Amino acid sequence: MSHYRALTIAGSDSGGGAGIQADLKTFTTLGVYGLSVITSITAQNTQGVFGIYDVPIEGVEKQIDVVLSDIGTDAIKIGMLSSSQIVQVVSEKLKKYNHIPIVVDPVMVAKGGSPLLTDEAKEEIKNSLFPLATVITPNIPEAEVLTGLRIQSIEDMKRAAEQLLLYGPQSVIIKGGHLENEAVDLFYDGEAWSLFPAKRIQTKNTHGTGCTFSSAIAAELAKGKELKTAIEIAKNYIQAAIEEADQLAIGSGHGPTNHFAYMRRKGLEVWN
Ligand SMILES: Nc1ncnc2c1ncn2[C@@H]1O[C@H](COP(=O)(O)OP(=O)(O)OP(=O)(O)O)[C@@H](O)[C@H]1O
Ligand SMILES: Cc1ncc(COP(=O)(O)O)c(N)n1
Repeated sequence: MSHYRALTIAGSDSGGGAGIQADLKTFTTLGVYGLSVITSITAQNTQGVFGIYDVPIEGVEKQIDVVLSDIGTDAIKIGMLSSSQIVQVVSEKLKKYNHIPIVVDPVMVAKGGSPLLTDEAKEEIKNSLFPLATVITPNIPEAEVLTGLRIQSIEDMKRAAEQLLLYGPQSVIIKGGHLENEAVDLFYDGEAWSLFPAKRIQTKNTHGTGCTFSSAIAAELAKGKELKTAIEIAKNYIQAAIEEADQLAIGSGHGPTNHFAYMRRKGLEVWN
């Protein structure tokens, strides 16, 4: 039997903390063979985003075609798609693959505040990409932009999730990393609500938390796990990675989370 595969369609973060690099690290740690389609190259470090260079549309299209026609994948994670043309081409290509689980992380801004997609692309994501998604994973500011609602409580998250579901995804998880107290995430599939609570960790090193969380869900779906089990594992993964983030001490700004943490908790020997 061949290995489980997961594909990330996202932007490159030269600093290695978010985007494609975070996704591939997560896939590897969770034992899944990682594939990548790069949509945009960011010149980025822990201090911020210093340049964004989109891959030409034909390049995005060609990467998807060659990877899926030869290797195939068991799950797809979608991250930064910076322009509406890129969103259009990715949605068009993926219509053929709607039997594969698709996790859509509607990445809009980097932690430091730099925009990672245009306003036009936000509409396109809602209209073309959400209807293909098994689950969408907005953070609170993203859910606010997508719904026009103000979100300050679990009740607000519930109302936003109901509205997001109307855009066509099979389910929604609103991430609570930006809430004041607990880092509680809310899942809704049109039938039942589930809360995924976690203790908030005080650290400045949270670069790439959303990318890591959504790719962990994709990795577990690739292995055939049920969606809520995949979310539970992803939540444990990101919690461990944030808890041990300060031990990495990479860069002088908002550093990355620590993927070695999950490996260590699984009994693997790692260097730090
Ligand atoms: N300080 C924290 N302590 C514990 N969990 C956190 C913290 N910050 C984020 N999380 C968790 O990490 C996951 C990602 O959430 P977050 O809201 O940070 O996503 P995001 O803003 O899209 O991330 P990013 O844009 O940095 O990639 C969620 O499960 C969230 O609850
Ligand atoms: C290429 C890329 N994709 C996604 C993010 C969001 O992650 P964060 O909000 O942690 O900066 C990023 N900064 N860069």
